[in-house]
Amino acid sequence: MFFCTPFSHIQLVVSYNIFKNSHRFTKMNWIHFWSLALLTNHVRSEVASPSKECPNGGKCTLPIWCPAHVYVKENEKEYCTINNNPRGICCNTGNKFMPPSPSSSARYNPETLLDSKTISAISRQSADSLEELRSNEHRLHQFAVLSETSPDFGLFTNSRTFDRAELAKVQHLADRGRRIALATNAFKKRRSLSDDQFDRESFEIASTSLSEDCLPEPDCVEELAVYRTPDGSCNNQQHPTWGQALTPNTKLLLPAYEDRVFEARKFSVNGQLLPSARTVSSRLMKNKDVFNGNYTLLLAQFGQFIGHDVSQSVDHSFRNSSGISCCTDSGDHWPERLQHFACLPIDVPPNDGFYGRHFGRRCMHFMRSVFAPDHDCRLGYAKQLDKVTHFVDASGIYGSSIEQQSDLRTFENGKLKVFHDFGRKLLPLHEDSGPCISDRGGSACFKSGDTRVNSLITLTALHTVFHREHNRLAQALIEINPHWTDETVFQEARKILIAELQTVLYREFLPLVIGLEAMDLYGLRLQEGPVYATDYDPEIEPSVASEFTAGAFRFGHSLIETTISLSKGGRVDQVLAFVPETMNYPSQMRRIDIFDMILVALITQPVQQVDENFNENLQKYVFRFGNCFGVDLISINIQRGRDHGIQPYNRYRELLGLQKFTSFADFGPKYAKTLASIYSSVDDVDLYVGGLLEEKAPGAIVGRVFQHIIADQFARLKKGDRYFFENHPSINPAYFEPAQLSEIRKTSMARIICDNADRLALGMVQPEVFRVPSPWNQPVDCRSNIIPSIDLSKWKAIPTDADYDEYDNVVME
Ligand code: HEM
Ligand SMILES: [Ca+2]
Repeated sequence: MFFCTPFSHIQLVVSYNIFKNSHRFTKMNWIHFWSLALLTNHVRSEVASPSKECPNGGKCTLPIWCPAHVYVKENEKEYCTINNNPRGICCNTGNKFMPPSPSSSARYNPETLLDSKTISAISRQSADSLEELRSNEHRLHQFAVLSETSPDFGLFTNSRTFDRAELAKVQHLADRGRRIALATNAFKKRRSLSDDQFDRESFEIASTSLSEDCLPEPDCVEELAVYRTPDGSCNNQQHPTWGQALTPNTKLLLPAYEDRVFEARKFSVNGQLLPSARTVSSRLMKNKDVFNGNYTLLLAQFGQFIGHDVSQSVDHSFRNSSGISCCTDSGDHWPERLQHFACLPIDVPPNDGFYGRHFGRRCMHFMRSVFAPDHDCRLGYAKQLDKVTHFVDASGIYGSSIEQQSDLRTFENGKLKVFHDFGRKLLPLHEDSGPCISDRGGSACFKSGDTRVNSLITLTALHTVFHREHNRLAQALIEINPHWTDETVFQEARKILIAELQTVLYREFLPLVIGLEAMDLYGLRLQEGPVYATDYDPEIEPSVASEFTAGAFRFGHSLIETTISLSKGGRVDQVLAFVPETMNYPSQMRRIDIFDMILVALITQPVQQVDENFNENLQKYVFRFGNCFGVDLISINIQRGRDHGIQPYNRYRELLGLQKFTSFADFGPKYAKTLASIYSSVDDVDLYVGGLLEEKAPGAIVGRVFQHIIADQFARLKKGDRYFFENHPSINPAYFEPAQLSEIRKTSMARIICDNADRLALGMVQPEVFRVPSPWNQPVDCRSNIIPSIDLSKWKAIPTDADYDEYDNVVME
């Protein structure tokens, strides 16, 4: 027990937790734009003919796939119908989100102005600027190192790279991204480009010396492309870096960077400073637990697992991997000259009810995400690096590089390494305790495909489920095909596991989050039986958007209940305050019955509503571990949005073809007054904030704006993934046979949990595990066949080339 004096009520909170614990266009450029426009072709064919839909030409697309329309005057927009939904827009505008210029003579075309003199000048300037930043960083290394016992270090751990070689790779790419951003800035200044000119134009650098900083092209070897590559490269044959690990997040709208190039959003549309992210969080968000009685905590846990599969932003760090502190130890701002260039600390007002008044803090640590060079070799605004493969490919289990994958494999019988803990198979242990807090005996620190595996014990449990599922599949496959090599077993088991994950995501999880209407509007439903899908489109850019990962998909933080009741034989055995007491401290996984008990809690405890109410722990104690206070995750989310240059909420209403809000009252009477006292304009409200306050869309647990951003993302991740499990053999080299497809479609999260639990404290599950048990969803015995299993005998022997011809005869819908 520790004391957080002199603040007695805090002490109460702390001891309460312990008590509980002790019981137990470019840039989403025109290619992207047209690709998305093309994507809707098949949707369109189901509705009226194109000419009827868009009399003046153009394609009828969902508004989010036609970002340029936000620049078209309202009375000039043409709306059309998609899938019987009057939400479509006739799209005939293109480059860089912008409508075509009224006359070509008015066009400013600086591309031709990129002469060698300009190039060498901006190249030198950016190299010098980076050098200066580096030497400044070097100086800070003397004193601005994050203390390893601070909550801020816990936050840093979430994005940290532990492997030295990998760190060098990340830093190398981050440097390239930064140099291009600096060169862009230098160019914009040198040419005195207005913001509009900058936004409209495209500055090719492929044939210049600056191209050294462009994204390296992967080496795609067709023979090796039978299965997905570990890093997601070569998925798209024309654009082999699309979706690859260590490539940038895309943007749905031109970013709201203060300088249009890379500076975080800082000012209101009225020119004043935006309210501090902490002010927004503390004044608007409430510590209240409002439950959604229909869905289980697994919805949140699976959501986080998927979020991690597709995205991991990386905070800047020192070269040697230690963390950079953006506030002094006592919680003040550094004087400007001592602040790291990538620090974006959050102001804590003196009257802040928690951090301010009780702990005297005025500064909340926040480090910006590193940039990555873009796919197209051009000058342009900065995009943030995504460290993992963008595709939904179980990278959380297998890693996002060949090195990581090899490190996780046994190379025997296709299995992944495990840690045998007195007869129970857990995730393998990490070589050192780096990613974990390990100041107690019996501690454990696990290794998986994702470095965040230890961050939350329920997440560790879900990783363990899928990890065991891989080995279960591998075991079954080798029994059916004893002659298969380790490599074949590994790849086939991985392929099945990814298919299962995609099935659970698109069939069970997404409909509950975004509702069936959006599933249909975006063509997200899976096929049934032995039928192949037909919607792969190589022009679709799958990359994860900043708006998704630093905004909409963090809706999950509002779902979280931070205490879980562990029951045995129907009785509560222990109450686990899993946030923040088990963050980066997963040692309890070693308790014999805890894995099952966590799974039971996940499939029985309800989630909370997505709204302005957050569990208190998430706003005060994240990564606290032994400290009196932790991180406010909500402030961090808001600041992350500004860091990534995400536009304010209202711009996304516009993008989606919804009415823009004209006053705070449009958010509803409940929020209008508070919002007006925080923001100076309705056009300033951050995407994350507006999205949470929104009225829920019919059948969805999120509002319209989040619903569309999430639907768009999963549509692009499905239709832009050549290896998506249900793609036809003519598209997908790792296709399934029709009979295998039918089996895959029997997948359920319930069966996956049943098959991989220890079956010590879990013997029954309800068929729909994302919904709470009910008379219509009654728990059944895992041993019964009520919850179907996949018949792996359909995997006997690999199909040969001769079999291939047969697929042409398979009926395609
Ligand atoms: C108690 C549970 C959770 C905790 C403590 C937690 C904590 C965090 C933290 C510390 C970050 C990094 C924040 C930053 O530096 O910007 C983060 C990012 C994120 N979280 Fe959560 N999270 C939780 C649950 C969830 C859930 C349920 C979801 C979704 C359903 C989710 C989705 C995300 C996403 C998409 C990101 C961004 C990842 C990236 O691109 O780097 N999280 N979370
Ligand atoms: Ca992935």
